Amino acid sequence: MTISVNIRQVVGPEDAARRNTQGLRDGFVIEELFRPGEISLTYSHLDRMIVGGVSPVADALTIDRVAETGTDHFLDRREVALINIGGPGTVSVGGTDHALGFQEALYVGMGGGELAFRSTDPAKPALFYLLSAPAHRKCPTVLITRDMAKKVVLGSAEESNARTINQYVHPEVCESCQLLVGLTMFEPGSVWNTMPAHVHDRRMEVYLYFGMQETTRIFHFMGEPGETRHLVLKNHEAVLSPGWSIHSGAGTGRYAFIWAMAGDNMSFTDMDKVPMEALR
Ligand SMILES: O=C[C@H](O)[C@@H](O)CC(=O)C(=O)O
Ligand SMILES: [Zn+2]
Repeated sequence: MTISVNIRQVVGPEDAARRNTQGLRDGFVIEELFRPGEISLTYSHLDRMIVGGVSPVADALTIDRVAETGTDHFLDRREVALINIGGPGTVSVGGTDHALGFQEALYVGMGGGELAFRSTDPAKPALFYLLSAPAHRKCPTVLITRDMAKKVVLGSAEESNARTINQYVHPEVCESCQLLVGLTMFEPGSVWNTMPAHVHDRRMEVYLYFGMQETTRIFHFMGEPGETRHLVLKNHEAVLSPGWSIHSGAGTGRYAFIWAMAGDNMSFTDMDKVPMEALR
């Protein structure tokens, strides 16, 4: 089977606070996103975001119909963003090819048709990270290069969080219905993301950690600000963040991450900052 779909029901804050490590992982962590020759989708009931990994090797992989959406074609009522974090590859949208290099993204609007994924060189497979949310109108398909992403420089070396947020799917770069997607990169030695922490109840968020050594670990913090928990994540693991949860992490070594949101608005700066004194 080349395509698998996992359903994730919603976990509320009281339930999350009582879960042990495995229970928290079952609710929020997405493991083994990139299996060679396979498409792995997680359908989260948080804003119905679908989070996926597509790893073509010698043969093309296609997404046309996903039974769980209940539509004839995957993109009939959905939009999708794809970021390649592997070797060079091609995404064909309704028969039109788009070449995607490392850290290049493709936004595909509602009604885009069948998606076909290929690796240019099976010895250096492409790794397509996929995010899809329900859409209400058709926006144009856009290839987003690293240069096109809007850059926001944040943090400082003193606070170990000097980083650049690259906004790929953002109203100033590319139209979309719900999706906001970007990639955060760090200055050497800076390991903290998203601290001071924030919440945004009107948008869910999902992080994919990547660019890590085999033994590097992220200590990712989640939970209500007064009831935090941590998850230990390795390279290529993703974590779902409900609107009530903080989403912040520190790495034991170099890493980058892709964040993506869906929900009521697309205002990146609309977040409720959590005062340090409120964290427990
Ligand atoms: O709502 C916004 C998201 O949590 C991320 O963009 C935060 C982030 O990339 C960072 O601070 O490093
Ligand atoms: Zn956030």
